[in-house]
Amino acid sequence: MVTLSRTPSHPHERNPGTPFDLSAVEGALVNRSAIERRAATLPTRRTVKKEWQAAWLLHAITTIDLTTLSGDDTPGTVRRLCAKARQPLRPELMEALGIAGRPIATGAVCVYHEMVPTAVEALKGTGIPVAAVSTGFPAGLNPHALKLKEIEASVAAGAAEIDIVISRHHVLTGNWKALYDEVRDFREACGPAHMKAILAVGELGTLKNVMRASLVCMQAGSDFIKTSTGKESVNATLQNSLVMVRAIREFYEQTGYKVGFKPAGGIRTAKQALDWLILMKEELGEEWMQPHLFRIGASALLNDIERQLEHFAYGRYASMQYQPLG
Ligand SMILES: O=C[C@H](O)COP(=O)(O)O
Repeated sequence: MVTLSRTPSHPHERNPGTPFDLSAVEGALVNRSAIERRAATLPTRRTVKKEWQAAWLLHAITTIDLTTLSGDDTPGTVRRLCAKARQPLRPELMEALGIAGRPIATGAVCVYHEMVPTAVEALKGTGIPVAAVSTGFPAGLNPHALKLKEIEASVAAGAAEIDIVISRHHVLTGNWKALYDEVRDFREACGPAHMKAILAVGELGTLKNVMRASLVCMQAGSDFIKTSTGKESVNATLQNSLVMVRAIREFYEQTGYKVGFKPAGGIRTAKQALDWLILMKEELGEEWMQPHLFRIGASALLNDIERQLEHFAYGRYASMQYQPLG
């Protein structure tokens, strides 16, 4: 597992007086049909089979922000999730895969603020960070001052990563400066915690808006940009992800700073996890496949990865009694 450490190299921290570069945002363009074509062919760019597939799936586990964001979450369900994060695969399966004793854990556990202390306690000593969704997740329509307090409370409770949601209306009205100011305030409130900015791409209207919002959030100091809350009707797709990783590449070329990427929402199958790993490898290179720069936000993905690894190890799927519920 990787504990993200903040470096002071983000342009926003090196030069706190750096003005907001509106022209870089407004000048950003998206060629929609080229994005559609590329996204459609990405899954076929590489064949990841057998041992390679098993190795990629084991790697995918280390990038999962294992998530529960339900109204009926209880300390009990959060503790069970944390146990799964600490030991994502059954010992017999690890043995059958020839990796008995190898440390493997998910990238983080992601919960609502209320569940942060439970998760922090359950993960004590493991190095697995707790991520808290914040700022009026999922709609992001709470008063600004309350959002800042919510971030501060989660950091004080031990969350090392904060997943903020942006105000979609700033994007839909083209008020880029307001978005920049909002995200900068969030970044400041996060203090030592890593900040992931959730764009809720399914509510931004156009891919051009997705590109522009990505650039604004990165200028304002986001450590990661994340597609979705998982609650919108359209969540992570290869198309909107491609636009975001290209924004990350552009920002890196301009500033030398590496911002991470987190697709989230609706990623439930091992095959999808492989598609997103291929996207990262093809567009940004191997370093961006690592958990310090890549996370998959998912509540159910781990179940299918385990299932596929069982098939690899035993040549058949495990009987239902061994399948995790839910
Ligand atoms: O941030 C993570 C998402 O809320 C998870 O969405 P999901 O339940 O569709 O996997």
